[in-house]
Amino acid sequence: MLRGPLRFDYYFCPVREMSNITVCARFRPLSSKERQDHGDAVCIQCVDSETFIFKDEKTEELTYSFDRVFYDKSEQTDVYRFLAQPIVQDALNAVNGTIITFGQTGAGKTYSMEGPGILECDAAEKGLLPRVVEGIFECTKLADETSKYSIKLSMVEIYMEKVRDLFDLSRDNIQIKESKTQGIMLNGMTEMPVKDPPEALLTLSKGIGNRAVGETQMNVASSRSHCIYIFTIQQESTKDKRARTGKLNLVDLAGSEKVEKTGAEGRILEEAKTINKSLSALGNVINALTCGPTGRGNHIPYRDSKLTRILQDALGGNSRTALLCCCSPSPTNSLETLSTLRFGARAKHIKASPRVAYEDKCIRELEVFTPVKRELRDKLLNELQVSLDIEQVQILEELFIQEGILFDPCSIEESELANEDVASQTISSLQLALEELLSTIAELKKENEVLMARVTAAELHHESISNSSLLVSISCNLGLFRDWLKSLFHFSINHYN
Ligand SMILES: Nc1ncnc2c1ncn2[C@@H]1O[C@H](COP(=O)(O)OP(=O)(O)OP(=O)(O)O)[C@@H](O)[C@H]1O
Repeated sequence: MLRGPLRFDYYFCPVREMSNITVCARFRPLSSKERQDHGDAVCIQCVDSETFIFKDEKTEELTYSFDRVFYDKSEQTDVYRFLAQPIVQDALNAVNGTIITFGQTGAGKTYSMEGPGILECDAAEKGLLPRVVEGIFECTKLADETSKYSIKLSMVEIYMEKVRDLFDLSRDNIQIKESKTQGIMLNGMTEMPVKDPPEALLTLSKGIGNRAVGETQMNVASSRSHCIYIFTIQQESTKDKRARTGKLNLVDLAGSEKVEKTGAEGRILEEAKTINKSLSALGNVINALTCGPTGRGNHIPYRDSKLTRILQDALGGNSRTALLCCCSPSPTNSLETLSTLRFGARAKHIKASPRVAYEDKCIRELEVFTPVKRELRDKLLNELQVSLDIEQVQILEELFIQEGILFDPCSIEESELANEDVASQTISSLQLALEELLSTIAELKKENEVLMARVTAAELHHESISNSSLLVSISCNLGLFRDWLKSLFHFSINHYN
């Protein structure tokens, strides 16, 4: 018997009007080091629960407003109720959700996400993760009798641009796939079924124990990876046998850091560079989503890093998303705080319109498998089955697919996606090249103006002329390059979409 590809049909149904993602800021209490440096001084002044004023030595007063601001006395439960609880409730109704903590190293991301420890800690200090676990199981208890829930947990980290399964360290390079129906998926990651909160927390604590953590000057237990906790919540209706699945991702990002300030060197320095690179890719995606032209022509560089690729659904629309910008209130870290606040303010403009995915379970073959090829494949394999046992036939089938003798319907999608990856990365590098050329031309223009002003001296006159002609030639080439780039860009976008 051949493998019949299991296929789910999905019906997407929009659940709400386009809304912006929820963005909150959180200021942790001053650390003892910050008190040593600047006493009780802080660079923020509370206006109300949504607005505050930022002020440091170098900048004018800046007023920031977010959906909610949590100051140093805020409780963990306040953060959960405002930021996470509505997303948990939606996830139980099959609406995907993502909660992200973002900010400088040592700003309180892991504290907000986990609390001081997920297994044992003061009830008031419990972080989002244990509260989300409790919230999910509470909601399943309250659901009506016709709904049956099953919960699975996964945990991965992105360490040095590789996705590692924190429940199975042998899977240290998980591939990211995109399915037209299910969106972004992590291929072969472990999914642990859990039946109650104690079991879920124990499972999560094992994964947390496997995370890459190191000591920096800013934080004794600094996360050196981006960590993603994934809750897959499947709801089956006993009435009409329909199944719906909601995915809830909790993302504890590694902290951005200025390497000269954190004293990073060796491995810690390499980690910091990779972390900063992926965070700047995240910034570029948010810029493209919020500043670029709308419509198909706008290239969003999701494929420039593993982080942005995994967060593609969360940022690109099909998820209810909340971002917690964690900050230090101290003047010691005012530059980093300002950059976190700017990031949050930009992310606030991202629009989201999550959908519910209904699955009608049915098994059928994919249309892409043409009838002639299917017939040929069936004939060959049926003949083999007469003389071989079923396992050997399956092995042969795998081998034929690998050798390109048989035709794997899934591989079409895979190769299309690989092409899209290349196209997307090419567009990103061309855009970068164009920006660099534009900045070179601006510099040359400036230089030329200076030379023109000093044109009275004969030798300078000569220098200016040669610079002018260089400029003319670069401008000319740039014009051609731009036209070529434009057509390539439009070709890629059309092909890619
Ligand atoms: N709201 C808070 N209340 C009390 N202590 C806090 C709070 N936020 C953070 N802290 C403390 O500050 C320190 C650094 O916090 P945390 O480890 O959460 O930072 P981080 O942003 O996750 O850093 P990294 O990116 O380096 O992992 C910890 O000792 C933590 O307990």
